Amino acid sequence: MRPFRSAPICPSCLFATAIRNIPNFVSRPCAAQKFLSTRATATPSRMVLSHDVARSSNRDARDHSGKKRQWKSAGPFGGMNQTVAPTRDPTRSWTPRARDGRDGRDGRDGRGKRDNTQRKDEPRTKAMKMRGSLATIPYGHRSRTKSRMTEIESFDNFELLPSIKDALSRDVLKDMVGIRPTPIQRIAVPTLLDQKNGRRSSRTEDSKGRKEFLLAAETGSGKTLAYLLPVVNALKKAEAADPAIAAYREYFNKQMEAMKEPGYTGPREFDPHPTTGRPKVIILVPTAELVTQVGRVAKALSHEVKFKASLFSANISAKVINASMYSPTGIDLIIATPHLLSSMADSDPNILSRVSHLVIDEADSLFDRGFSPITTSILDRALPSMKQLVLCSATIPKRLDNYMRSQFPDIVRLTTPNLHAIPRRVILGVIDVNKHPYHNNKNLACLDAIYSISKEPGRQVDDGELDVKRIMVFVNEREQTQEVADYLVTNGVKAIALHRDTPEKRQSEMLDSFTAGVPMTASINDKPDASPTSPPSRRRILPNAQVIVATDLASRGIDTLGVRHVILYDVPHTTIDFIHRLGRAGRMGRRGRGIVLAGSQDHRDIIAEVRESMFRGQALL
Ligand SMILES: Nc1ncnc2c1ncn2[C@@H]1O[C@H](COP(=O)(O)OP(=O)(O)OP(=O)(O)O)[C@@H](O)[C@H]1O
Repeated sequence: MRPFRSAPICPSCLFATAIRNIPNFVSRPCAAQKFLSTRATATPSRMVLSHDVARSSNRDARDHSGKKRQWKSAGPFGGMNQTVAPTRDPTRSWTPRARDGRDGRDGRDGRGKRDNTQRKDEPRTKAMKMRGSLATIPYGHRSRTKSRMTEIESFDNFELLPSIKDALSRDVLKDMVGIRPTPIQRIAVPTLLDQKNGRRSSRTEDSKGRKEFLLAAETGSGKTLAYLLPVVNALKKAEAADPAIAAYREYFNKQMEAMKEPGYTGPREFDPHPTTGRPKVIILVPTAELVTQVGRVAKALSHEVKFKASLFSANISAKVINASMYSPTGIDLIIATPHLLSSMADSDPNILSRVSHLVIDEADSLFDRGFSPITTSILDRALPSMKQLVLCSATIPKRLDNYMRSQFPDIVRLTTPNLHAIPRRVILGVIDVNKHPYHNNKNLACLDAIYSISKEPGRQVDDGELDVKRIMVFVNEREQTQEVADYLVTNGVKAIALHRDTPEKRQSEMLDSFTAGVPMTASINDKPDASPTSPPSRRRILPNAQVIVATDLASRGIDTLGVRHVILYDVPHTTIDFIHRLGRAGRMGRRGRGIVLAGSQDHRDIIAEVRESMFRGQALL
């Protein structure tokens, strides 16, 4: 209210102030009030997490027990046509939406007493709220989700084709014993397959029979398989039922037989397959690294399940892309970056004419301002033939949530209990860069952190060998990546900057070692490779550490199973970045450690609150 005192007050404000104590009086803010109130509150970042991801916008939606949901109607006639008085149940301490925006708690118990646990929560979220970067998720929904998840114990409970189940254990999750579906897989796979124990909503299909789904779950929780398995299942089922493909198979077999005849003089080439240049499944991801990563999983499935998957990104030559798109043997599934696919669709609109399944992975990035026009243009062109649209992300910003509510009001929201929380087995430490011996030298603090990580006891290895620690360092600006990497290399650390200009070979070599879940060893005599731009190393050599310096976008979604340590060189701008950066460690229930370098300019209150939320295992706001 402070701005009102110092600013000029218009007559309407005075009027409102004088009579605001009259019960039920509602005044509309005048222009001056509106202006001052927008000035007084911090402008929220455009990357603000949604606090209501699990809530569907479908007005006919039903809750998990099948009852039609009650919707509160605002407006002058909102109270009409109600059969139950809209009074609060005094025995309930939880309300569907929080008045204070916190976890659905109204702050008082059934007898009207203030809840002490909530009072303890208050300071926890203050700085995060001031920044407007994180919000809460209804915890009531999470517990219901949990109970539904316990029904599914193994991949055998999914109504997947036997070949897909075989491929899972033989190729995709090989070398893993006793694998069980993860929470998001337990929720999403049956629902996308339209299984009986999947989540159903009364109005999930539109008039064209299209279904829309949102898969939202914490980082490293197996979202890729959660959408890939049902999509490939649908692809194979549709293929089996497609008369054009059956006719082609018959023609192909006949032609093969004819060509084996000794006196055959006819054509030696085959007619193109019905799917040539017209794939049925498209998976969009924001970066070339993710194309490779998701492509690896799809290819592993394709050997056993028999479908043709192709990868399109800037790292792959146009010749190879054209050859696989127009291969006479056809194409089933494409994993691509939006820019590349869009430019291909511009030159050949038929590419998007047969798409039945479109998956938009890292949906918050792909619907953010940079990508949004391209992503939506692909979406619009694929809509006529589309049967399933799947949006997938570990973080749902309010902007994406609002977009979904307006464009896909019937989207089925599949969320896990730990959405927007940092994996529980990740701990966060802080280094005060202001203090001795760093004196605000972040490079020195970062180097020191890497040295102390390298000294931590590692796995048992042979004589003459060292257990290698793979460390990710995150900076806020792209330009800093090379600068920090050069400093580390100069000081004897094997480091590489991950950005657009990094030589592709070096980048993929380093990424491969970070994404491998198996332990890495190095010889005691190993020396770090100097990057071409960096001066030669002149100090101690650190053979048992490998470092990638990256920004958030470069590392999004990368499955860095081998990483246990993440250094946040800069305090992330938003809690969304906190989630993605710390999410590179502690994947699939592994242990992980984050270290924040807190300088004089950084918001320590945010760091403290993130640590507190992590300690409590709660979602960030
Ligand atoms: N049921 C399972 N059991 C064990 N490991 C699994 C299972 N499902 C997937 N994985 C493995 O877990 C790792 C993480 O999976 P994935 O990359 O799909 O996570 P994600 O949820 O997409 O993460 P992010 O949000 O960071 O992109 C992968 O290496 C994958 O092979």
